[in-house]
Amino acid sequence: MPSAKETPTGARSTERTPGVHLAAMRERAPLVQCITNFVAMNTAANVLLAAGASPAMLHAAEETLEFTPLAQALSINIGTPSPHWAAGMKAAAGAARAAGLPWVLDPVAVGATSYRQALCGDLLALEPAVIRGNASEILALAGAATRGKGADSADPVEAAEAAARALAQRSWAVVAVTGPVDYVTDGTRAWRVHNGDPMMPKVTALGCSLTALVAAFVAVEAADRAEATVAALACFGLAGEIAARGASGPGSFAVALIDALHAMTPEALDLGARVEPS
Ligand SMILES: Nc1ncnc2c1ncn2[C@@H]1O[C@H](COP(=O)(O)OP(=O)(O)OP(=O)(O)O)[C@@H](O)[C@H]1O
Ligand SMILES: Cc1ncsc1CCO
Ligand SMILES: [Mg+2]
Repeated sequence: MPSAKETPTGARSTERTPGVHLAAMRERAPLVQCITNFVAMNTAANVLLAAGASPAMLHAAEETLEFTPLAQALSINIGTPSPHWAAGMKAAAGAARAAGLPWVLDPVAVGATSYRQALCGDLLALEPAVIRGNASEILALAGAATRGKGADSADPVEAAEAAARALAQRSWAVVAVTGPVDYVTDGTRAWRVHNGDPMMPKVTALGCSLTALVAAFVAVEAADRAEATVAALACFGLAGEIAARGASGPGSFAVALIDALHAMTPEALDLGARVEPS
């Protein structure tokens, strides 16, 4: 990372910059299967296309065993769950695991209902490579107390850091907690990503779309998925900063964010990424 020349232990970093990860993702244009909610489906597909990946929104268990092994990564967001969709999520995660594909879990509002908790419990057993949620969601998924009730966070990111580390150690997944400053950990190492803009939580489904973008970045980075996750968060947050400069409100901001992702270059990302080891 450009602003992280030292590892948390002080050793010289051999990390690849966020721009290198973006270039690798663009080069491969990974096919990312997304099972996401009704709110996010269009935005998530456009975010992936703008960034340089190839989205496919498939959710039926009846076809996922055939399709998932053809993808390079899978993103599962439980935002608007129902039994048929839940069956598709479990079948797809199982197919990804069997095929050795990384998959990313977005546990939307997991603390809100026992149905969501049970679904996330089943999905966690299928070994996601990355878990991305807001602070309330990561707290709830880790079994800690949270003030969150719906899809929006009611807890600060810092309050979820210990839960994120514990969840990462328990699940072997990289855990990303997003908010004003994002926190990423693999249970041993950790980073803070300072990119982003306060307009981002004013547009629905941006977190859901970020989860799909994380899947695109980890699709092409088997060796260090935490580093790829950090790169995806920096890229998305920086695009938000650029978009905010010309936006007059959440509506024009949402459009400008897609444009900023499309225009993002590896060089601009390396200049603008604000990442620090924690
Ligand atoms: N106050 C803020 N300032 C700057 N960036 C923010 C802020 N809040 C969120 N973000 C950024 O917005 C993006 C989405 O994160 P957020 O935590 O809002 O997801 P979420 O709650 O899951 O969203 P949703 O469920 O609506 O999709 C991340 O890139 C994050 O860094
Ligand atoms: C608002 C909302 N409700 C269920 S999913 C979703 C999108 C943001 O998580
Ligand atoms: Mg969310």
